[in-house]
Amino acid sequence: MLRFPCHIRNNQRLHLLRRLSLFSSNSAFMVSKHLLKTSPSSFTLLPLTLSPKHLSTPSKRLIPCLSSKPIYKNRSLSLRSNGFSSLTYLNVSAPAPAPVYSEDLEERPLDLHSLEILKHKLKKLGIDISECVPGHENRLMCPSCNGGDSEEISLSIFISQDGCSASWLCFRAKCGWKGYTKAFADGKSSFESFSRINKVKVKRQVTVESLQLEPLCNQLISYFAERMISAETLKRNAVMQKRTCNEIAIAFTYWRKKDLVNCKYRDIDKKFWQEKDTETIFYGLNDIDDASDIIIVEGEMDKLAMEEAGFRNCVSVPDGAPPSVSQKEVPAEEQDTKYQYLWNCKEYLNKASRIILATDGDLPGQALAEELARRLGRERCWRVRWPKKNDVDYFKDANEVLMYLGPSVLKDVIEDAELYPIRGLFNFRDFFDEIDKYYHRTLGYEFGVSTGWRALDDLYNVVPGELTIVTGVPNSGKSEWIDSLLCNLNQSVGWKFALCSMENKVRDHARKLLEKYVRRPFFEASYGSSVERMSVEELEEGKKWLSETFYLIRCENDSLPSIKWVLDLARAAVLRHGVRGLVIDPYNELDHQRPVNQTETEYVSQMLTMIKRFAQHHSCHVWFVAHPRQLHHWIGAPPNLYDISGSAHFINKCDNGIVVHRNRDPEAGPVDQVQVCVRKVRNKVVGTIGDAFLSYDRVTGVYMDIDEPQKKR
Ligand SMILES: Nc1ncnc2c1ncn2[C@@H]1O[C@H](COP(=O)(O)OP(=O)(O)OP(=O)(O)O)[C@@H](O)[C@H]1O
Repeated sequence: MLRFPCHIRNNQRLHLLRRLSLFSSNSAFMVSKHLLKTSPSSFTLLPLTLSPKHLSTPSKRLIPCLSSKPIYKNRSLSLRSNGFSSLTYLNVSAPAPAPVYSEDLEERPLDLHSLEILKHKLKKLGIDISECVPGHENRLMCPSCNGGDSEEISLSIFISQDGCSASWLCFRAKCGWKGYTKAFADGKSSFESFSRINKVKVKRQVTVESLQLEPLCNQLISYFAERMISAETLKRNAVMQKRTCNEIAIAFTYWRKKDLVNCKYRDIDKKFWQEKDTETIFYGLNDIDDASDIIIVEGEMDKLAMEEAGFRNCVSVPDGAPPSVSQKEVPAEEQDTKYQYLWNCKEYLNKASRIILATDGDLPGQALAEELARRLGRERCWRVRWPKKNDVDYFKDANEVLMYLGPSVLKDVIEDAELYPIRGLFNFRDFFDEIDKYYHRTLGYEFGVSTGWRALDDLYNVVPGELTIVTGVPNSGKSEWIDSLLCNLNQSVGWKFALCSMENKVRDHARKLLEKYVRRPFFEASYGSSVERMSVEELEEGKKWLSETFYLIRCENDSLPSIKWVLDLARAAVLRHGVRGLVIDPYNELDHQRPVNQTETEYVSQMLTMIKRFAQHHSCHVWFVAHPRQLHHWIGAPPNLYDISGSAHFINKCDNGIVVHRNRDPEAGPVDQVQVCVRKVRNKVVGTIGDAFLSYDRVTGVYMDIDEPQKKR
């Protein structure tokens, strides 16, 4: 049925009707679905092809060819005015009728003062007409329904050519908000407040008789039998039929106590429609009265299937599943239009201590389960796992399981329901896959990567995602040792690294790394002893290696980098270049501005948490160099990890703690000997505390096992 804005005068209506009847003969169904609603005050024009069934309900059968294309948010569309959606928009090939609003209105000049007042009035209703064009149909987001799940731009608004009045209508069947106002209306203007407009509509009372429902015929009983639903179950659930012309549709009756509340129809082609203006409630509501365990399914057939498996305490949602989980907060009860059935049935649900969500296994089914769980409370929800159909697919819903595997398997599925996951609350079971891979060592690096020095193999191995704090007195060789370690790791497992080494000039750092790689001094200088300096060819090869292996994080001005800045760039290096390790050297060269009320201890704790999160999230090992505080009475022994300046959190929070120390007293032992003190290893699988001794080759900066002869690359 077609409905016109009530402000259109009768002669205009007739004018419009003439044009529409012309138009409808060509394209009776090419109008938006909102135009199918009935209204006692409206003129009606029934397409001859409509059956009585179409009159009783906003049938989905009509909708596909009528529904408008989604229009995306924040677009105000000005469409040619023809009283309903523009022809261009609907892609109709029939000739466009002339504008339906009468000429005298169209010819009145725009009154800017009236338009301003109108704009102000409409703004109060949430309608912003600043971009609308008078004399045309405009589309806006409906402030009443916000375009529903699809966020369709569904409010059609027409502002008269003179800017003195506006009428609007939301095309969405579930909203249908309409109104009319004038800039200078008297006290009885049709201008209504938003809250009044949003008020709950009076629901239609229906009975079996008024809907002309009949007992199921044998043909339909056989249809259900094929789906393993017995006549007894059909009878108990008052499944009926309705005749419309030559068709018979299944009628699923929705009851609350003894009252018929709604009726949903399904034809043989699996098309659904339901009685309009009725209350939406769960299907099978009476069956969960006083039940402490409730099963919720996604369709009436599944509810009936559950009964065949022995579960009467089951209800079906009335409206199917949403395409995806909404990103928005759960709306307030009265605004939660799509899930009104939950609120309408809340006294039944409140009593339940366990709610099993047995929605379909597809994505909309899962989205429905999530939307239900969000509203019902995840803590009392359970979910089912539908059995496998073959190696790839799963059975979709209760009725499929009943048909193909039988009632006892369906019963098992429900009995094996598992707790609905709550974000942040886990069971080891959730990790069994990963635990198995860990056991079979298929995750990779379960024992860490060897440092390349035998002396350290039992003490320290490098695990992706861990944080190693490296300390030692100044000049002990911390940076040199880390660089040497990176070279070893690159050579053994091909890892790449991000370097944030604030104390090194780029060219110096390149020199040190190249010397380790080429194993020759960069210069011909005294430190090079008699070893020949690297050739130009070796330099070139080394440069290629440098550029393929390292990414530099450096502040291009003189400012100190903050830890967040460093980690953001490191993240980019992980994502863009696949780096597996990050060196931050040293802590005291970072910008440590902190809020006045934060202690250094709190600051260090927070900073280390950020670094660890980065490491874990990106499976990237982080070496973080921190200096010990000033040791006033230092007698040459390796410092302690608790001596690190700033906070005890360095040792508390790290996964591994290493002190690099070297002997500087020739009388106490060889001066090229370096002591790598492993002071903390959190993961016993990859190491333990203890000391390893390496020798340092001053010419190339390479560290070696003591008994190892000078290696050639
Ligand atoms: N075992 C060693 N024997 C002789 N010289 C060494 C030894 N280890 C490191 N060096 C030298 O000490 C200097 C400083 O090394 P490195 O920069 O690695 O020390 P560091 O502990 O990081 O120093 P800082 O704390 O000042 O940053 C380098 O010139 C390096 O060649």
